[in-house]
Amino acid sequence: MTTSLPKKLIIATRESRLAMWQAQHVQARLQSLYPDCVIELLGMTTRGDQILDRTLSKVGGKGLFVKELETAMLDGRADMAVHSLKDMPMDVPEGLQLTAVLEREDPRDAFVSNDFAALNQLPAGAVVGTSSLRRQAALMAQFPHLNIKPLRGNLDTRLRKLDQGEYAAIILAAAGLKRLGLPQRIRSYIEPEESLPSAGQGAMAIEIADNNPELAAWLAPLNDLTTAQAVHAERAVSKAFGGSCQIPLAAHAVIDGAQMRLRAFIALPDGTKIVRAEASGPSSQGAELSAQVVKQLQQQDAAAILAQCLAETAQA
Ligand SMILES: NCc1[nH]cc(CCC(=O)O)c1CC(=O)O
Repeated sequence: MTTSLPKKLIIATRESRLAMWQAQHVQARLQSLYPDCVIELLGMTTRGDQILDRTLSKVGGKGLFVKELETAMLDGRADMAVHSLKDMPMDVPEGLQLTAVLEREDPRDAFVSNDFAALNQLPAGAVVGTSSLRRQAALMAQFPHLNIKPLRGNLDTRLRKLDQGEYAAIILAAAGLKRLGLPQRIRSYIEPEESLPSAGQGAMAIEIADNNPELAAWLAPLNDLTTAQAVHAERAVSKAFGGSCQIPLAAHAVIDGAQMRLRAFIALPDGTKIVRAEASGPSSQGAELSAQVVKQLQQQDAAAILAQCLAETAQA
């Protein structure tokens, strides 16, 4: 390394408690690696945080949570942004790159309720909150008697809506609850067999300008190779189908030793059709495994499901 680290680094972040926790985590990790550098947070409100009355799939999806942060980097107001990888569009805009992917937290979905212990305890007609089409499809396929209702807002808002009695239960990512020190809100974990996680769930990524290889090298120690391999394979599957949250799509890789097992599904939002695919092999061959999974999904007419999903969102 020939260049020295800048004296100051600014991390752009959303201002939700989870986003702040994640940015502070990166700040602390960098501070201990580089004690002489001043590392500051730049909190920002994104369109995704402002629009709370419509489901994400209807207002434009993932990009809503990241655009303001990306503009800050392109304008030179921030050096990097910390994101939940799950919220990152599959195509990173021109001029930017995802650099480090941090070690993954629990990738599972969590069942959260004040009155019930698990999904299979819910009575017919019970109102379950989630705005994720993926969670909705997985739930409706197994528990068609449940009444799935939209649930938006940051984690605290969603928990408050549960506590106010609007829902019998809600489904959240376990990772967010654990990071915020709320693991006691998790009544049970929903295993991948029941609700396969979405690409990148539980992982955080750092985004920087793509003309800054020095900064990328300084951030490289934060990259967790196993997580990076898993999430790259997952995101490749998602990307092959447009990578939006307007379709119920799951892609989840588990790495054990040097072996990766990659699973995915694509579904109709009401869960009446779910096609699944799976591939296993060396974890260094993630691109090949995701190509196999994509091919298996295509052979089961994923294109027709995709077309039907997009037609439904266009109508809604
Ligand atoms: N879509 C919002 C979002 N983005 C990241 C997380 C949780 C943390 C993670 O998956 O890394 C959540 C909340 C949720 O899905 O319950």
